[in-house]
Parts: sequence; structure tokens; C-alpha cells
Amino acid sequence: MDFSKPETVVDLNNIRNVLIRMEDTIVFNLIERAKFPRQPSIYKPGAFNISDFDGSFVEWLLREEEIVHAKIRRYESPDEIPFFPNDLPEPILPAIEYPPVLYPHPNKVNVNDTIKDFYINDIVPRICADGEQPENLGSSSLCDVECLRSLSRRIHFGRFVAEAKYLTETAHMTSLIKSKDVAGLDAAITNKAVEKQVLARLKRKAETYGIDPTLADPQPKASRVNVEAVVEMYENWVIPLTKEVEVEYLLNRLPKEEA
Ligand SMILES: O=C(O)C(=O)C[C@]1(C(=O)O)C=C[C@@H](O)C=C1
Repeated sequence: MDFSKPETVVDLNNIRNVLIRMEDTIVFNLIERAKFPRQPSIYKPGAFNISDFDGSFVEWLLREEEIVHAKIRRYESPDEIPFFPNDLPEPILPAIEYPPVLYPHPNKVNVNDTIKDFYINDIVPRICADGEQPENLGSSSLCDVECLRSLSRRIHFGRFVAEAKYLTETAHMTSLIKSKDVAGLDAAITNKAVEKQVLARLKRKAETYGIDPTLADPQPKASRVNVEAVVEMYENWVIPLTKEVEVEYLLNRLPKEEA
């Protein structure tokens, strides 16, 4: 996706292709995290002695990475939403003026707190074995940061999906937005057939990527990832939150003089 060419960014086919590609990244990131046990201590606030920080070790690592990445202007890119937007420094590299694609520009719809919550409390316990491996606390936390970032990018892509839908159905959407009809907007952005395709594709990907294709036959082919947990994560969290982002985006979509 080329953010310097707005017309490519609001093409629903292009957007869906990017979402499909992101599935690969997300499944592989989960496979990487599943190599390690749950590591409860990295999610427990106060478990490590971190000065000037009240959260958990994983949250601290995420914030530290975001501080470095902000300096190389990661969060100026329209598809990157930080977990710690209030703690970030100005970029060192000169600003890039992206042409406005979303409204308002820049767009700050942010559901990262919910993403962090479901990932830590619902997904990690399902994809990782019980237990703690003290020598891999850092590696596991790095995997968590990758998982969280890829989930966040996917879910916040809902803003581009919503903009594409708004542009093709402006009159209908405008009337729903004006009457703050959340259920109507939710129905308008929902495409059950596409959701079914997403879940079926994800199942195939998790089943396929979960097994090393070079392993010799016959032997028990244990998957490297809990396929059901991956599919249910999309069904219960990723798709619903993408839709929440879409609706939230649309509720704020009208130019001030029209709202
Ligand atoms: O592809 C779309 O139209 C989207 O809105 C994205 C998405 C998804 O999260 O995959 C969300 C809602 C639709 O019902 C179908 C799929």
C-alpha cells in the first residue's frame, strides 16, 4: 500500500489484499510466541524492578520500543497506531507530509488497550503451554511485542476499510452518521460472506504453517500452534474490533460543517 497515492489506499480490493497478507504475519508471530511457555511474570505489574514505570515488563518493553520507533517517525505513517501515544518523543528524521486519506487527518482512533487485554488474557493462555522459563523472559516479551503490533495494525486498518465504504456509499452512510445509528452503521459495514472467507482461510493457514513441511513421514505431526485458538481469536476479537474501529471512524467522519 502506497500512502503517497491516496486512490490506492481507499480501494477496497487493495485493502482486503493487505489484510490477507497480514494474516500470514499474525499466524507466524503467534507460532513464534507459542515456542515459549506463558511466562506469567512478564504480564504482572511490579514483578520486576523498573524505575518510573507502573506497568508490566511487556508493557515497558512495548513503550521503550515505541519511543525508539517514534524517533524514526513510525507513528507518522497513517497505518501505525501506538499503544503509548502520550509518551512518545518527536521524530529525529524530518516529517513526511502524507496526503490526507482519512478524516480527520491524522486519524487517531485507538483500541490498543482492548487489543493488549484480549491478547494477554485470552490468547497467550491458549497458545502457550503453562509455566515459566526464566531464561526466555526477554525472548517471549519480544514475541509479544511483535504479536501486539501486527494485531494492532490489522485491526486499525478498519479505518481504511471504513473510508473506502464511505466513499462508495456516501449518502447512505451520511444519513446513518447524522442519526448516530450505531446498529445501522454496523449492519452497513458488515459483509458476512467475506467474514466467512477470512475465517476459512485463516484455518487453512494456521493448519499449514503450523506444521514444518520438511518433517519426514510418518510421524505424529504436532502443530506448532493451536489452530482453533487462532481462528477463534479472529472470530471473537479481530473481526469484531475491526468493525468497532470502522464504526468509530465513521461516527467522526463528517466534515465539521456537515456533522
Ligand atoms: O472486508 C471488509 O469489508 C471488512 O470490513 C473487514 C472485515 C474483517 O475484519 O475481516 C470486517 C467486517 C466485514 O464484515 C468483513 C470483513
